[in-house]
Formats: sequence, C-alpha cells, structure tokens
Amino acid sequence: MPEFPTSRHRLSVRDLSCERDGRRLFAGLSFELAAGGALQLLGANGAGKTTLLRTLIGSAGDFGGEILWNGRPLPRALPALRESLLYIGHQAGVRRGLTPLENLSWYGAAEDDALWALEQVDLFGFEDSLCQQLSAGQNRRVALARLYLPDAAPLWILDEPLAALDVAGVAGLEARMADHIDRGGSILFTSHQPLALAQLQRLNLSDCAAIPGEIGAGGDSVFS
Ligand SMILES: Nc1ncnc2c1ncn2[C@@H]1O[C@H](COP(=O)(O)OP(=O)(O)OP(=O)(O)O)[C@@H](O)[C@H]1O
Repeated sequence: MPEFPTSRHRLSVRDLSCERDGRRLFAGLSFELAAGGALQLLGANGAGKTTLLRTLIGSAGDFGGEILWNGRPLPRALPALRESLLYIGHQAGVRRGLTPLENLSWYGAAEDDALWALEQVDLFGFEDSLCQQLSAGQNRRVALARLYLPDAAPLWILDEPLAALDVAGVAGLEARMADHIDRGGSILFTSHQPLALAQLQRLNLSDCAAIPGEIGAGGDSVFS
C-alpha cells in the first residue's frame, strides 16, 4: 500500500449551512480535515449527515458558506477533490446483479487485486456468488473491499461504513482505517456507533457546532 505524503491534502469547511424543503439542517459548521486526520460525524436521524457528505462531494443541492479542497473553493475544485476521493455512500454502490469480483472490476480493479481485497474482508469463496444472494453484512463487505485496492485514494468519505457489520467486521474496518490514517490518508465518516481509533475527532451535527481546531497533521489553523 502506498504512503500518502502528509500535509498534501486538506478539506476545509467554513460556516457551512444547508436547508432542505425550507428546513435548516445545520448552520455555522466549520472544520478542517487534513492528511492523517479522522472525523466521525454524529447526529440524530435526519440531522443531515448524509446531506453534508453528499454536499462535500458535489452531489447535493445548494449550500451556504465555503468548501475548499487544498485551499481552492468548490465547485471549481471539485474535479481535483474527486480525483483524491474514495466515497462509499449509504447505499454502498454494490450492484446486486453482479458478483463481488465483478463489482470490484467495475471500479477498475485488476482480478488479482480484487481477489486479495475480497479475502481481506473475509469473502474468500464468495467472489463468484451474485451479490443479491449475499447477506446485508456481506454486501457491506463487498463495498468495503474497495478500501483494500492498491490505488485507494487519500481522502475517504464513508457513510455508515459499520452498518450491518458483525464484531469481526467492525474490528477489521477499524484496523484498516487506522492504517490509512497512519499512512497520511484522511477519513470523514458517519456512524452511530463508537469506533476505537486513535486521535479520532467527533462532530455532532445535531449541535450544529464548530470544531475547535484542525483535524489531522497538516497545519495549525483554527476555526470557531
Ligand atoms: N433532496 C432532498 N429533498 C428534500 N429533503 C431532503 C433531501 N435530502 C435530504 N432531505 C431531508 O433532510 C433531512 C436530513 O437527511 P439526511 O439523510 O442527511 O440525514 P442523516 O443525518 O444522514 O440521517 P440518518 O441518521 O437517518 O441516516 C431529512 O429530513 C431528509 O428527508
């Protein structure tokens, strides 16, 4: 697995606000996520966690405030952000009419790499089964196998990656996330469950609060 040089990427959110159907989901949201950082988004059902993640990757509607990738504002910087992004959404992007191996091939993985990745998520022996015949947790594992492909991007944005995982699956994902952070990657994820990651920062969207300081190893900016 490659190293991601530290201080090379940075996602900045400044005074972000978002409304849907005339209802304010959150406002005054500011944080920075730099190389080597991890941020867990918390919040009640409907607080706007998925909407925030989709806004950050340019897949949601209007927003107020600023989103910057390496100091350049979206939407202009969106192509550069997407080049550095691995996004796994709530629906996980698994095509249920395909096999796990075919799903990873669809994402451009070579067969050897895909087989190795599937083994890492304990799907050895299921690589040629149709995903529609797999369990919910196994389908989540197919999605998470993308995190083990050799060209995994430095910025991971993961919506409910722990959903449907068993205890061993959660432990495996924690280890993979820790390794990614150690190598200078960064992770923004939602989860209702606690995760044992060193230096993990948490942000509760229900509070619409700002994070005091920077997440990651790349600098010394402070937002409030
Ligand atoms: N395109 C849209 N049009 C109208 N309302 C929307 C739209 N997208 C999201 N919403 C509303 O915004 C609110 C926040 O939804 P979102 O999925 O972001 O919440 P969440 O915090 O991820 O919730 P959960 O924990 O249940 O997954 C919900 O009430 C949802 O119905």
